[in-house]
Amino acid sequence: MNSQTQAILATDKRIDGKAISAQVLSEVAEQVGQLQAQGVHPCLAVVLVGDDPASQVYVKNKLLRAAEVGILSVEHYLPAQTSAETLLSLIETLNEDAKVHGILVQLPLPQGIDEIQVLEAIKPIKDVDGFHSSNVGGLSQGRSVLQPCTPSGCMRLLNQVRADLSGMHAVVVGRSNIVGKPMAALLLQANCTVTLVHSKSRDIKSLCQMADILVAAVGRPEMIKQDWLKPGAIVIDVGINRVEKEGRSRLVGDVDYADVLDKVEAITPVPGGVGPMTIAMLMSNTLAAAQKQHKLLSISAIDG
Ligand SMILES: Nc1nc2c(c(=O)[nH]1)N[C@@H](CN(C=O)c1ccc(C(=O)N[C@@H](CCC(=O)O)C(=O)O)cc1)CN2
Repeated sequence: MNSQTQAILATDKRIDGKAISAQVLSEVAEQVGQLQAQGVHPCLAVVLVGDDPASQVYVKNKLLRAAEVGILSVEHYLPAQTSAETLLSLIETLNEDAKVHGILVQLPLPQGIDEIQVLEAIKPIKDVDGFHSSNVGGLSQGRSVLQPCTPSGCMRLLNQVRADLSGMHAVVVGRSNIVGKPMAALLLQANCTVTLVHSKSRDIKSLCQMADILVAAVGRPEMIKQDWLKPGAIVIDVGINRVEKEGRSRLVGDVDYADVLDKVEAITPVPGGVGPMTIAMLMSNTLAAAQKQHKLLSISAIDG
């Protein structure tokens, strides 16, 4: 196979998260315009505690995307020494501010602040990350709630490859609250047979070999190799790992992209796969939150 053919094949198999996220953002921008015409200006509050450099980049990108689609934003930067009480009191103020439709607290929080307590303080209707237990529970019951952005972005990417995932065996590697567990719930809702694999699972490689769909979210650079996969598997790589290679720092996923490419039907690259979808789905959730809050206000106005 010459390098040109290889490049064409690679393009065919690559699930282009950048392009698909641009599509999502353009749909969001159009609907934001419709809401603005009704006098509603969707607004996202972003809270960043501490000075983690990666979090600063993610927050900056979230604010940029919001501006691009016409979503207003308010930023709250708090020092790493901020007490839980101060953070909770800020969330309470944002909960009560009718002009704010979505609240996002960037994770991870500095050590010493109880993440769950903070996430539970956000009003579920403004919880655009979908991390509140009421939204988590609703998701597992198949109710229409705000869903975590990375897993819902992965579903959008999967649906780009197959509109109907019914009956497919999906293996999710990693059981975090923000990716693995909600991902499993969404795949189940799409009628997949779901296996959730974690650090205590036995013979992880054999479990992965059964996957029609493999979602890797473990944070282990290039752990998944060609011999872990069934031929024709669809691979979604959530891992974002910075590694030193040949004297240069670069990002790689949990899947060894070059190694598995020949064997898969489709695969997300890192970077440019799941990452951009996370931010696009955040914009989509902020729009949905604003639409719902506007609808509830209109109903309560009618009811007097
Ligand atoms: N409150 C939240 N905190 C965190 C979330 C989240 O969804 N909500 N997810 C991650 C970080 N994250 C968004 O916050 C995020 C991570 C990565 C990307 C991204 O676009 N990655 C690029 C590569 C970026 C790079 O060069 O470093 C890619 O994969 O192409 C977007 C958002 C944890 N915290």
